[in-house]
Amino acid sequence: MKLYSAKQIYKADQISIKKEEIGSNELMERAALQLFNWMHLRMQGAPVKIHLFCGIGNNGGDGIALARHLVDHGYNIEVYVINYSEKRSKDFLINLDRLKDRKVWPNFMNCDDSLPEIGKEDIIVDGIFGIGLNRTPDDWVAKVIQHLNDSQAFILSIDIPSGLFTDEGPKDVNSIIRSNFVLSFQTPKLVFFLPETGPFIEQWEVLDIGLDPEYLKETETDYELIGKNEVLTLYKPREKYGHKGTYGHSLIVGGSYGKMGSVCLSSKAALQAGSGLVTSYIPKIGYVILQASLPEVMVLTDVDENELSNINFDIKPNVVGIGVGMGTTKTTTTALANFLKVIKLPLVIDADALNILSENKDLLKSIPEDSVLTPHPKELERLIGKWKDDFDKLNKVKKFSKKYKCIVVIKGAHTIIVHNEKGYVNTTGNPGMATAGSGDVLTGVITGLRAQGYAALDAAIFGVYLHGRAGDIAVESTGFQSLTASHVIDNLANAYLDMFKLPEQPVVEEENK
Ligand SMILES: NC(=O)C1=CN([C@@H]2O[C@H](COP(=O)(O)OP(=O)(O)OC[C@H]3O[C@@H](n4cnc5c(N)ncnc54)[C@H](OP(=O)(O)O)[C@@H]3O)[C@@H](O)[C@H]2O)[C@@H](O)CC1
Ligand SMILES: [K+]
Repeated sequence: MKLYSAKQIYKADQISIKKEEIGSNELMERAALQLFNWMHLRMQGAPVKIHLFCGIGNNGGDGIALARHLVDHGYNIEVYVINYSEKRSKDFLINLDRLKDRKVWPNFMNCDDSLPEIGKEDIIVDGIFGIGLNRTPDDWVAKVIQHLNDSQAFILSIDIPSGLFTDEGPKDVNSIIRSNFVLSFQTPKLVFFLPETGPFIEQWEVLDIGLDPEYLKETETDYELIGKNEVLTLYKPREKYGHKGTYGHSLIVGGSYGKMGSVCLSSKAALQAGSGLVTSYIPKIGYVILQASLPEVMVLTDVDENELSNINFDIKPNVVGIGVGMGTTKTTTTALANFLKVIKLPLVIDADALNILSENKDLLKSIPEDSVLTPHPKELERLIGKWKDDFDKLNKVKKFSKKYKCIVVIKGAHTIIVHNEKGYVNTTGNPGMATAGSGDVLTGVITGLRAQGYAALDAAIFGVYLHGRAGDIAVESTGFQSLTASHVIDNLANAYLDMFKLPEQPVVEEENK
């Protein structure tokens, strides 16, 4: 699913109005009706108090139009207009008049007005600012927003939580609504998924207001949301006459004294992801551990007992996953540097290999083209330096990806895969996966997919999705706290199977004949 920018949404809005030969207020009416239907379906006329807080632009106009539908259906409403500017939009005014026709008089709130009382059991509709926010709200508006946040009432935001910018980072977190539910028009917004702004949104849903499908289809976006539909197009079915050689050979390089488990996890994950063959390359100390734990995996050992000192092999893998558990000693740093000088194969680079690269930035230029790097936030910071906000981070990673011709997987609650100018936002995974070895499993999955012939970007996108989905299936039986990396591996099979499951259909009772 594409994530459109505010500029693109406004353009879609203009094109739709022109093509359909409708007025902008008709589009607002569509939006308001969608909002109303959503609420009405769930509330079924319940007498609970609904406070609608509206700005003076089109987001406020949506709120005012929604208020009219609510009052027409007998809901118990109170409307407030936050007068933060003199420039009321045309459609806001049209809808204000329509509301007044019903004898509903909003409370116009200015900077000195006292704040209304809101009960815990009430509902707040947040229509103060939409995607038109272009500067930090004034202090008194921030105070109103804080008052709503503090009320403990359920907050339903129209389009986007008020105070959140659509395409840039927040400047003042005190002026942002904490939404329980956002009804977002036509597209979710990128900020719903970023670490700094995501916490302002508990749940979201898209309302289709019928913006021009042709424009939406043709328009390229900087970000895409990755769900089942997107990965199904990447999936490579197995051929009947394929053999284990058809599905590639993964080499997992890593490990050091006391950290062999990470290599076991990565190697097993590569197998479970479908790699035809898997070999682990480890210091001698891990030989028995690997052989005893993973009978399907072949093992090659370094000349050194406890650490990698010379990464040298005479097999022909298709891809190398490198870095897990390997430490950052001087000997291993030299081994990695020498390896990068000669290796031409695509790499999946993780953990200590990333830390070594961060400490020795001149090695970055030796990374083979189309390699996949999988840093967690701290590793990323070591690689690209500190960032001002999430948007600054994304721009820095885009530059990095272009410069070193690689794919960067920014791990997080919503992992984002960056390739050149574009980002792919994952939707699977859960907080239980913030656990030891989870990253090692991801490295193995991406390596295993790469071995099977998935292009680097596809392997990264599909791998991140599968890994998260496996975690989501696992957590249903383990709970967040007890989820381990091994559970994720054990559920990779279920994650594959789940891709082809149809969504559950509601049970329809047969009518009595
Ligand atoms: N496009 C679509 O598909 C459809 C969109 N619809 C709805 O329209 C919404 C966008 O509406 P919008 O453009 O009128 O902007 P909105 O967010 O209401 O802000 C109002 C104005 O406030 C101003 N302003 C900004 N920051 C400020 C600040 N800190 N403090 C004070 N003032 C500030 C700024 O004007 P300025 O003062 O800069 O001239 C801005 O224009 C969208 O979210 C959706 O709900 C639907 O109706 C149907 C179809
Ligand atoms: K809003």
